[in-house]
Amino acid sequence: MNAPAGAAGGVPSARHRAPDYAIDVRGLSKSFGTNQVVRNLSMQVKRGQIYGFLGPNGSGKTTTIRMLCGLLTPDQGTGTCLGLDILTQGRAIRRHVGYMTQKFSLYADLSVRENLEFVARIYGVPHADEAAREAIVALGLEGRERQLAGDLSGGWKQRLALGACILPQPKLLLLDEPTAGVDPKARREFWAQIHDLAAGGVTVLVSTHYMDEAERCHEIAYIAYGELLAQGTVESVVTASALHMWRVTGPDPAALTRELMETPGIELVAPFGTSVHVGGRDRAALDIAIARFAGREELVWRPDRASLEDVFIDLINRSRDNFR
Ligand SMILES: Nc1ncnc2c1ncn2[C@@H]1O[C@H](COP(=O)(O)OP(=O)(O)OP(=O)(O)O)[C@@H](O)[C@H]1O
Repeated sequence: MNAPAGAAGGVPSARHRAPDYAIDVRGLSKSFGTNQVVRNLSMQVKRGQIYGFLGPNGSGKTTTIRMLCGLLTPDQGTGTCLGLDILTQGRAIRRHVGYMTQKFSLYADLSVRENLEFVARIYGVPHADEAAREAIVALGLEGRERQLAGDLSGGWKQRLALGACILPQPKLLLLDEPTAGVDPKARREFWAQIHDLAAGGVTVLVSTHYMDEAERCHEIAYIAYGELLAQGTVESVVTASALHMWRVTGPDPAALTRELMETPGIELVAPFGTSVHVGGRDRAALDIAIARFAGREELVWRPDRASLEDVFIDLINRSRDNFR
C-alpha cells in the first residue's frame, strides 16, 4: 500500500510533517441542480479519533462523506483527507480509506469467507486466504464462515461489511449509518470493534442517527440543511447550546405537554414516560413561564441537564427558522 504524499522518503522534516488531521476541509459546498445540499462546511478530524456525524435525513451527510473521499467534487471549498488533496488526489485517498455505504454491498450468494477472500484479492492484500481467516477471527465470525452473506442477520451483515472494509488496512474509515436497524447488543459489539480500530490508530468518521452512538464518539458534528451547526465533544456541544432544562412530573403527561407547548417562554417540550422535559435558552423567560404553574401542587419540577437530543432538536428548530 502506498504511503500518503509527503510522507515518503524517510522522516519528514518539521515543515513537511504529516498533518495532525486525518480530515481538514474548509468551505465545502455542493449543489445538485438548484438544490444546495452542503453549504460552506468546514471540518477537522484528528488522526485516531472517532468522529460522529449527525443530522436529520437529507441534511447532506452522505454527500459530505463522498466529497471527503473524492467520489464527488465540491462546487466550492478545499481541503485534505489523510494529507491528500480532495480535489485532485481522490484516487490516492480511496486507496487508504474504507468506505462502508448505507447499502449492504457484498455478494449475497457468496459465503462469508468467499466474500472476504474476494475483497482481499481485489485490493491486492498479500496472502488473501490468511487475511480473510484473520478477519473472521477478529470479527468473531467463526462458525459462520460458510454461511451465505445474504442469509446473515442485519447485525452480522454489518460486521461482515466492516470486515471487508478493514481488510486492506485503511487509515481512515468512513462509515455511513453502519448500524441502522441493528439491535442494541449487535450495535454495542460493533462499537467495541470501532473503538479497537481507533485504539490501533485508525481514524473513524461515522454517521448515525443514534444518540447513544454519538456519546461514544470522541467528537461530533451536527449538520442540518447542509450547514454544520455544532462541532466538538458531546460535553462542549451541550454546554454551547446554553439550554436551561427542567423535568416536570404530573398525573397526565399528555395534557401537560399540550399545555406547556402553548406557554410563552418555553421553547422545548418533550414527553418522556411519566414526565415532560421542558426548556429554553432565555432563562428569565423560562422562569416566568414556569412560575405560571407554581400553584399546581400535582406537578413536581426538577432542574435537569440538556440531553444531546434536546440540543439537536433546538438546533434544527432554529435552523429551520433561518431557512424558511
Ligand atoms: N446524486 C444526487 N442527485 C441529486 N440529489 C441528490 C444526490 N445525492 C443526494 N441528493 C440530495 O441531496 C440531499 C442530501 O442527501 P444526503 O444523502 O447527503 O443526506 P444524508 O444526510 O446522508 O441523509 P440520510 O440521513 O437520509 O442518509 C437530499 O435532498 C438528496 O435527495
